[in-house]
Amino acid sequence: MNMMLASFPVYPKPFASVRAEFRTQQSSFLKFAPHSYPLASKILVKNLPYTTGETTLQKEFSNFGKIAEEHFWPGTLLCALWGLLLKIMGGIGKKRKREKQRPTIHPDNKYAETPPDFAHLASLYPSFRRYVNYSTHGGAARPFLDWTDFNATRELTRVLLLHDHSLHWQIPDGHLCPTVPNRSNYIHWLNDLLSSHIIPTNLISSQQGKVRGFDIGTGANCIYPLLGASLFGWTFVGSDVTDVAIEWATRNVNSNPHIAESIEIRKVEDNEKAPCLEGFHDGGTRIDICQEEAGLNPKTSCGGTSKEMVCPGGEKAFVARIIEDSVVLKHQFRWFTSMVGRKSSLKSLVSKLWEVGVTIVKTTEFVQGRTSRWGLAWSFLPPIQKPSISLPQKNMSFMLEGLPRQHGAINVLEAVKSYFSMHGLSCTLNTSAFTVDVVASKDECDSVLKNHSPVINKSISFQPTGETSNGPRSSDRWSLRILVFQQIPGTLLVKGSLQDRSSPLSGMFAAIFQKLEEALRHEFCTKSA
Ligand SMILES: C[S@@+](CC[C@H](N)C(=O)[O-])C[C@H]1O[C@@H](n2cnc3c(N)ncnc32)[C@H](O)[C@@H]1O
Repeated sequence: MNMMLASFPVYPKPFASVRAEFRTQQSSFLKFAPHSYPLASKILVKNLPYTTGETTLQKEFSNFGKIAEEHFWPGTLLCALWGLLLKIMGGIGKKRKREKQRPTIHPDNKYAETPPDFAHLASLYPSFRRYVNYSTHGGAARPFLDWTDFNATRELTRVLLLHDHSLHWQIPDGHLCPTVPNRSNYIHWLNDLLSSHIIPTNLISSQQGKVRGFDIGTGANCIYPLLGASLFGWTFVGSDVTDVAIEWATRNVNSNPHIAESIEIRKVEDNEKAPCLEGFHDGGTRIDICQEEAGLNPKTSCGGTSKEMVCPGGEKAFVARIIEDSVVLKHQFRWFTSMVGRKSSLKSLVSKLWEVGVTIVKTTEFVQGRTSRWGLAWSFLPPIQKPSISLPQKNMSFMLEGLPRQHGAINVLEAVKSYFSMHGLSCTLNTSAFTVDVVASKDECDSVLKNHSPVINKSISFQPTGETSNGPRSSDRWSLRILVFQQIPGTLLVKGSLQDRSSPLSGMFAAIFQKLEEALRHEFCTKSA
């Protein structure tokens, strides 16, 4: 293990801002999982449809996961009775459909088929017995836990780790208590990414077949190294900034001699003042974030100190810093991963990733109960050419709402044309088809992406249908069609379609389309507000 570490650079300073680091050696793999969650790569979902078939116990168990996740990442119309009823029924129908379609647990997860049997665990572990209650609802006595009791959830995690994984584990009062099924899901997802060989294993020099993970922000619970080492035999460095996390993580490692050699716990400096990236600041103060993301839900029972739960700048800033760090370490790791609590953050982060030059981005959704979280994985290494996996998104869209009536689709199309023309891109406006066709070279795309000020230059005059402005066309050009539709007065849909997804520049599409969205919102929505 020391030899492996020696092959790593000394971490540059920004790395201290990273919370959870993960590296494999078979390839290189990074994981940032401040608070992770079940998920399955989209590819795997395709191959292996997950089934749920929930029993009462499973429901309760998934509720446990939900409570845990909520703890970290936070989120009228008067109508006729008949309409309301239809709505409710529609909602139920949709929910059922959603429940059926959405994957809930990784198929390799120990609890995929059989949820924990509380009664059985209570019979085996007297310390757990006191937390198991029985409801006589519907005849048979059903065991259940009081999820609002921290001691009960902590004891459940303890006995599950012991019973199902032969792991001895403990955490101090009030510290974040992980749920075993959802942390296992994350670990299985990491394993899926590694086994998929999307990024070839020979691109990172390593000891053959060995996986080395860096868990940034391993916490007192040290859950990822413990599970990764025991389930897959991976080796880890688990880092943290607090003394208490280091002390308890070390204790948890040493309590498990069979894997203790595989895990090194390392204290790192807290680089709390690391600046948030421009455009990724949530605009909140530290206090806002405390309230937002660590605000304690009285229903929760999974503990968590402010050090464990709070990141200045919110999750977008946190993951954006990780992305910056990953640029520095791009050739040392096969994969970088992180958990994202909000879909809106995911969108910006994916754009950010393409901007910094990643070669692949994988996202996936983790569903537990009614809560969704997203897994984000990226790499800078060349992926094996599998177009169906690595091609970027072809279509993107957004709505412009609340526009004054005098601003119709043509005005927005003109603004689109002005925006791209301003950066030297070649644009063709077709007023009868309500489209602007845009063609760009790499330099022109870079010019769009580097422009921080979302201002549309009105001095560029409107050109009639079919007329093309600007620019030589090079062979590595990228082309995009923008369509604008009026939905209702004051609301326009702007849609972007990538014309050739195999172009080497097509990875920039998402980032450029997002820049356009910012510019149009700035031009039309702030003025109308
Ligand atoms: C939410 S806890 C996660 C614990 C565990 N990984 C889990 O999923 O349950 C986040 C941990 O990250 C640590 N942390 C915060 N900033 C860090 C940094 N810059 N580098 C390493 N660890 C950090 C905190 O002290 C805390 O223990």
